[in-house]
Amino acid sequence: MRPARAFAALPAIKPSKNAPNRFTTAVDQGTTSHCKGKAFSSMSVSALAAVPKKPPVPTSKIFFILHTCQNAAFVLVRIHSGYSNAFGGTVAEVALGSVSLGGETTKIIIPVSDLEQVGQAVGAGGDIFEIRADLAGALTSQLASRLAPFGPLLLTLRSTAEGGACAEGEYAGRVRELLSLQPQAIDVEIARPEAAVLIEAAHRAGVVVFGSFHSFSATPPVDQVLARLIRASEAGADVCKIAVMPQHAQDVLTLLEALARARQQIDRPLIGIAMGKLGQISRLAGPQFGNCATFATAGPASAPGQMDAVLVRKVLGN
Ligand SMILES: O=C1C[C@@](O)(C(=O)O)C[C@@H](O)[C@@H]1O
Repeated sequence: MRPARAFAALPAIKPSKNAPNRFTTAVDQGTTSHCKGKAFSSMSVSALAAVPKKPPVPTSKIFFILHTCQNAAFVLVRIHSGYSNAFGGTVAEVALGSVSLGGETTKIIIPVSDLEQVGQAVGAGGDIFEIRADLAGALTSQLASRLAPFGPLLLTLRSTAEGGACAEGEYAGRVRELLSLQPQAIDVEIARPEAAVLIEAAHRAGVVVFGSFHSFSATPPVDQVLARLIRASEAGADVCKIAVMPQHAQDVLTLLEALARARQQIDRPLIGIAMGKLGQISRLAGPQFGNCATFATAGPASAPGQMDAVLVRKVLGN
């Protein structure tokens, strides 16, 4: 069993060691001036003066050549730095107590919805425990106090519209109640009209927000998956999450492609899941594809395709 962790009160968002795009900018600038230097040194005044019989090269032509050289080098370096940056956008790490999301390892989140599951979840060594409040109902606060000594808590209320058991009209009020349990993190469904006020309320309470989207019927096209993650980040979510249901292998690739592209555009930790057996590979994709965490089971699964937490940890090598 992994050692128990203290229950830290407030989460904090740590600035990244590497600021976004700084690498690209530095390389671009470096090469641009390198190109400029080379061009000027190969065009000395004496060299031009050594051919007096030819008509002098017009200044505008010289500038045109210099400009072309500079642009060509600039484009080459953009291509080169694109390779270097593949899957390598930088992320501002988010701390849930002592657990940091967005670094080099994918953290394991174990969903729990009844008291019997507590021992299993702790024994399996989850990094974070998710209490599915829509399934746990009145047991939620008891579960929170039992699990709190063993790791940070993510409280989630999944609405019926997104595959859970919480009635639409109760969603906002119950999310506010969950905040009073002082978890490290809370899930907010970004598609809900109350999302903005709930995110603000969570931040005021010092709680990290997982902004989420779920589709249990299909996988939207790449651009739409990407747009949803961007929308979560623009809405102020600290961690942006999407779970889709693949119908065939291409849908799993769609999810992974969107995730890899999101990694280039969003400077926050991401979670992308293709649910069901078909999508299981996405749950093991790890930080290389931008996944900061994966949901895995100790006892009953909270969504199709979740795998055993101990097995997942072995595969991820955490
Ligand atoms: O958002 C998610 C992801 C999830 O749906 C999954 O597919 O593992 C499981 C849910 O409990 C959790 O809230």
